[in-house]
Amino acid sequence: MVDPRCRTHVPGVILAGGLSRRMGQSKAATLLAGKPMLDHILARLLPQVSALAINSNAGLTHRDFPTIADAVEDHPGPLAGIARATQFARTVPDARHVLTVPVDTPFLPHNLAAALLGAQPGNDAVVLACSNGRMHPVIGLWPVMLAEQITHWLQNPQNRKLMVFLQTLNVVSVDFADVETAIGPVDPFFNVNTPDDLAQAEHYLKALQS
Ligand SMILES: Nc1nc2c(ncn2[C@@H]2O[C@H](COP(=O)(O)OP(=O)(O)OP(=O)(O)O)[C@@H](O)[C@H]2O)c(=O)[nH]1
Repeated sequence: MVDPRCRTHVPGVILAGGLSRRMGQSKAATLLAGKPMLDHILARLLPQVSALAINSNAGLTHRDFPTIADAVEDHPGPLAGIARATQFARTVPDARHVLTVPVDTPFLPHNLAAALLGAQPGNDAVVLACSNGRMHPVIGLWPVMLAEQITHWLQNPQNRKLMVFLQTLNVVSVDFADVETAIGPVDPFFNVNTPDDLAQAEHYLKALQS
């Protein structure tokens, strides 16, 4: 049985390195129930990880956590953030994997890290979260030993699609159930990309709290 609020030995990185074009403003700074979305993710993730960093390319800084920018300059996509996450994890003693989560999924499970680790990944396996039959390629455990491989892969501008890279790896997935709320089930990886999604998330948050 997994402790629902379990701190693990895995470091985590919040991926906030995208352009937030559909939101029209930084998703990290976008207010959800009066609080920046970054704070919602921090509140969910921090109790689960051994160390934490924020991947951002917008000059974001944080009082308590290091911020790390992509090594590649032209916003090649989330794989660049995952590359930085594996590099960050190499600075954490004994880390074999790093957990990545996007800044726009405010209902992340409290047992995300523990449940992914429950798949007992070897040093070479990627463990991705799955809900409602959909795999979430930016929510998962990445082996630290992939750092060089990802960096090398990104050097070729044709090679930037995360899904294509994943096809070259040993990938395991872990299913997560919907969260039951007063208004019905909510996907724990509900993604806030647009102002409409934000309104929906406000609605879900109220239902979760009621
Ligand atoms: N480091 C890094 N992360 C990225 C990049 N593009 C997207 N991401 C991250 O990947 C996750 C999924 O990104 P999307 O929602 O597809 O893209 P986005 O830039 O956030 O939003 P849109 O511009 O509206 O597509 C988010 O956590 C983003 O911050 C990038 O070029 N570099």
